[in-house]
Formats: sequence, C-alpha cells, structure tokens
Amino acid sequence: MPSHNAAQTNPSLLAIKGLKKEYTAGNPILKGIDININEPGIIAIIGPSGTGKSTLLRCINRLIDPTAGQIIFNDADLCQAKGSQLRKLRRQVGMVFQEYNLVERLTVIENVLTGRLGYMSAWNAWRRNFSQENINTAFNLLESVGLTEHAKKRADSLSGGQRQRVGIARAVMQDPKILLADEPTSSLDPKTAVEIMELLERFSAEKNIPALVNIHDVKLASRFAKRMIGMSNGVVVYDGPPEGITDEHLKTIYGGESWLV
Ligand SMILES: Nc1ncnc2c1ncn2[C@@H]1O[C@H](COP(=O)(O)OP(=O)(O)OP(=O)(O)O)[C@@H](O)[C@H]1O
Repeated sequence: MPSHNAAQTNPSLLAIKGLKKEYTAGNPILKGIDININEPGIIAIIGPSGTGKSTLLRCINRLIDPTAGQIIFNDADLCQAKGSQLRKLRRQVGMVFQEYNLVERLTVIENVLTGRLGYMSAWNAWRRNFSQENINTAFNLLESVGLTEHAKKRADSLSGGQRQRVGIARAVMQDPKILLADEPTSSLDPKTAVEIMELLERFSAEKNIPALVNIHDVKLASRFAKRMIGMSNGVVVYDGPPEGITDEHLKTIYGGESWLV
C-alpha cells in the first residue's frame, strides 16, 4: 500500500473555518470552529460531555451535514461535496468508533477488508470481490495489530481491545490521509486504552498522517498528543501543546475545580 506524505506536501490538509452545527434551528452545538491540521501525530480533542466533540468529527467525515462554515480537506470543501466527489473524499478519512462498529457476523479479516469498499465498483463491493493485493495488505495489517491468529474468527468473538484493533486496521486499510477516532478508549480498561493509543500513534507516524482523537481522559491525552484542542460550549478555548495546558485552562474547559487533584 502506498504511503502518504500528504501532511508534509499539502500545507492545508484540513482547514475548518467558521464551522457551525445546529440539530434544531436556533440551538447551535458548534458555534464557529476554526482549526487547521497539517501535522502527523495525535491531536487530542478534550472537553465536557455534550460540548460537541463527536459532532465535530461527524461533520468532518460528513456523517452529518454542517449548518454553516467550511471544511477544506485536500483543497476540496467537504461541506459542499456530493455524490462521487464526496465518496472519494470520505474514503480518505479513516474513522475509528468508541463501540468499534464492526460487522459482527463477518470474520475479522473480512471486517478489515471492508475498509476498501469505498474504492470498489458497486458490483465488486456487493460481491466482496477483493483483489489479492488488498487481501495481502489486510493480512499484513492484522499482523501489525497482533491479530493474525484471529483472522478467520467472527468479529463478535473478540474482546473489546481486540475489536478496537480491528477497527483501527480497517480504518488504515482505507489508506486514509487522516484518522478520526471518537472516544476510541472509553469502553476499555486502562492498560488496553494505552495500547490502543500506542497503536494510533504508531500508524499516524508510519503513514505520516494526523490522528484527530476525541478523548475524555486528559492524562492519557497529554501522554500521547502532540497537540490538544480544548472545547467548551461549542467553541475552541485551547489549541496548543499538552504542556501548555494549565489548571486555569482546565477550569475554563470543564468548569468548576473540585475535580482537579
Ligand atoms: N442527532 C442528534 N440530534 C439532536 N441532538 C444531537 C444529536 N447528536 C448530538 N446531539 C446533541 O448535541 C450535543 C453535543 O453532542 P456530542 O455527542 O457532539 O457531544 P460530545 O462532546 O461528543 O459529548 P460526549 O463526550 O458525551 O460524547 C448534545 O447536547 C447532544 O444531545
């Protein structure tokens, strides 16, 4: 699979400008988000429940339609894209979910291969006619996430941590220019959570692509992130290195202080 240098060669891989989202008219969840992303590595988005972190990621991969603003990805406006252009853009955005979103009745290797569906004709996708090259790549990816011996098992026979590895392998199988991960560690024990962050960090470095990760655990986020984006009440209130985050920032982001230890 070809490696990407998009983050190095494209000065504005992802430029979010004035992004707004209302689910119901007059009740904005995102209130004007401006973020530029070029660099590989983990970029953690932190913020209280309900502040719009998932909404932001879902706007970026167009699982939902933004209300206003621009999301320029690889020089195209994702907000305006439709039909085949949207399909081409979306396959370059690898998504990792909190609850894995695997097809439970399919095998592990089939789940990884579904990462290629966006590149295939409707006929080949329907018949799951994967090329030998794709099959080889999927097995290599499974090996690199340590799941070779589980390739032929049904996805629903795996543990949560193993499922998340499959979810990450499937996202990387897309050959994405960016990874988005929505609370990828929230359903996992602390040790497995660290392993999943290590995996995201490793793929981000190997593929030279950014990994934008929504995460509740601020400590875990600062351990892995090169950059932290703090959101509160639908706006960005901090954007910088983890070591620049102070208790004052955390109070602004989360409110109160009794939870600070
Ligand atoms: N499909 C939807 N329809 C209506 N409102 C929604 C929808 N999805 C999310 N919301 C609302 O938008 C707000 C932001 O939700 P979102 O899931 O983006 O927050 P979050 O910061 O990711 O929260 P958490 O950390 O708990 O996942 C919440 O008030 C939520 O109820």
